[in-house]
Amino acid sequence: MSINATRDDEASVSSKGKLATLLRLFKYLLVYKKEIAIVLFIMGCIVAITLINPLIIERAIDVHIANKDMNGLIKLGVFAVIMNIIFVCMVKLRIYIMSRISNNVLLTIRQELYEHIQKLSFSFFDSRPTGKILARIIGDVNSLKDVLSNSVTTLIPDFISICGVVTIMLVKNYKLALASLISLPLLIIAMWFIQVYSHVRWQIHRKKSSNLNAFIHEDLSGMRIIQSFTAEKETEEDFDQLLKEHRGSFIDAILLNDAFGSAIDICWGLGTVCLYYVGVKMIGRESVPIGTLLAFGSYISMFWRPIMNLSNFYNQLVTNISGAERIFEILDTKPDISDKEKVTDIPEIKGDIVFSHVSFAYDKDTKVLNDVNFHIKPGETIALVGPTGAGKTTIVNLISRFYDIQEGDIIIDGYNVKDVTIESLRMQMGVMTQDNFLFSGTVKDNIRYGKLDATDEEVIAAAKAVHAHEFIMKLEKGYETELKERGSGLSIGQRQLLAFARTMVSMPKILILDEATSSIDTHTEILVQQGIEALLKGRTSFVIAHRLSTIQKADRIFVIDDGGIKEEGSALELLEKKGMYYELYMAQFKNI
Ligand SMILES: Nc1ncnc2c1ncn2[C@@H]1O[C@H](COP(=O)(O)OP(=O)(O)OP(=O)(O)O)[C@@H](O)[C@H]1O
Repeated sequence: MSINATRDDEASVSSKGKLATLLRLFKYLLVYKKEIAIVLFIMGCIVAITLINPLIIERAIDVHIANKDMNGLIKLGVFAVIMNIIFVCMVKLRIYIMSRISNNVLLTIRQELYEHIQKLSFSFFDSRPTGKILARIIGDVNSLKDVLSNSVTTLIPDFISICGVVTIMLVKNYKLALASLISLPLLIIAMWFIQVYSHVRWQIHRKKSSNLNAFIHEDLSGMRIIQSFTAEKETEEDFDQLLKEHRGSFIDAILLNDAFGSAIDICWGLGTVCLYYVGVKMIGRESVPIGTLLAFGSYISMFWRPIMNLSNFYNQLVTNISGAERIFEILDTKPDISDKEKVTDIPEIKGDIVFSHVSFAYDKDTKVLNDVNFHIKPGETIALVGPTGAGKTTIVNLISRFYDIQEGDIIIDGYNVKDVTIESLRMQMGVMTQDNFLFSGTVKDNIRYGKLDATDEEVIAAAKAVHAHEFIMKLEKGYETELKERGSGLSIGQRQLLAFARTMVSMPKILILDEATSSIDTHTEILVQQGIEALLKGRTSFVIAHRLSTIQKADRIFVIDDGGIKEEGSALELLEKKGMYYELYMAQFKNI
């Protein structure tokens, strides 16, 4: 998967065709067949009333006024008023039902998108900024709202309405009808040309919106860094640049949108001129009553108004179809890591782990691990040390199968990790990464995240085990204290202790601690070490630590460098060996 940076435009979505995208989108509406049938019935009534109105005027002029029949005129007036009251009620009801349907469809699409994104592999999230994913879930889905509701309220009724008007016009006077519709072919040609360019411009605009979104998301997340480095001016300049690109792409696209409206206005005007030109001539030569010509005046608007609606709808389609394409692109993205067919759950893990000739690269060209081999016995604590970027985190990520290896095998308790369900594997792993991400919610909710059905007692026991209980009890509402986003109201050490408790409550069979204790003060670190030691008993665990003081009790230390294990042994053995570990150790402790 290629990497897309915040300010770079995303690659164009390979479209299977606008029609295919549309059909796929409209499939979501099929769930609401009954409601749509009601809306169509209502629309039928609305169209019928609209078509009757000119006939009422024609009758009023040519029959009742011409014959001075006041009684008939009043009755016709009352009939017209009742019809139009029904009309207004029907319109309101239609809007209500349609907005319910379209909002429900948006909800379904958003849920599908969210559920699907949750299943995607790390490589998907590595490939694009979070803000761009957010843009698809929020902005692109929102953009479909009008398309969905108008597809029912505009497409079908306006099409029927046009057919109805054309039929009435042809039946009443085919010459006047043809004069009114003379400019239609011109419109069709103009629209086709405009949409080709318009679609491309709206695609570009969506990408620019996405860039802006990603930038704002990144900027807000990193606001503390921006302010502490007084980089506000630079980020403002970047923001202005992205805003300009966003505005420019919008203006480019909207200019063509306006061309749609202008094309219709011109054709409508042409049709009206032709109608009256031919009509006035015919009043003199042929017996065309004045009421009929006036009725045609109404019919011509009734013909061009739905055409206007349809072209607005078409315009909306062209504008928003790129949003639908972007949504379906994500829905069609297959997770790189997924269960093979007919895999079984891995039974309760004992913790025997084998790496056999494992090679791995994030992107094909650069191998991060090259022919790595090791065997870890159940209950062993392994420390991984080595220079930054050596591949320590990569090794532990592979154990949880966050990425698939290109060569070799990873075997846990005799099971190849590719031959068991991902869920059963990860459920038995406790991973504590460098990023102690906390969610909004109470302290208790955050700890319970490790085991969703944990009782209060289990939550407290886990917190006590990692010595988080003491500081939690000092918080305003103890375990019920609401945390701010990412736990920003807590110190870094406190956040780490909570993340520890969260990992502990899950009682993992394999524990992975990635730089887990690096931010805790020495006193807290001693407490945490004691807690961990108690909990690690009988569990296979991996500890990645730059501070070598934290891993002295590990059963074995692997020194990782240059894509492989360069040294292996207990702390004492490695010190005696006077190799890489000795050098790292001396570098850290010579200044103490
Ligand atoms: N998601 C990723 N996509 C592409 N390359 C990556 C990714 N994660 C890590 N790398 C690269 O893989 C190599 C190993 O990274 P890794 O995070 O495993 O190192 P590490 O030993 O844990 O480093 P540190 O001690 O600094 O955490 C590095 O060169 C890094 O740039």
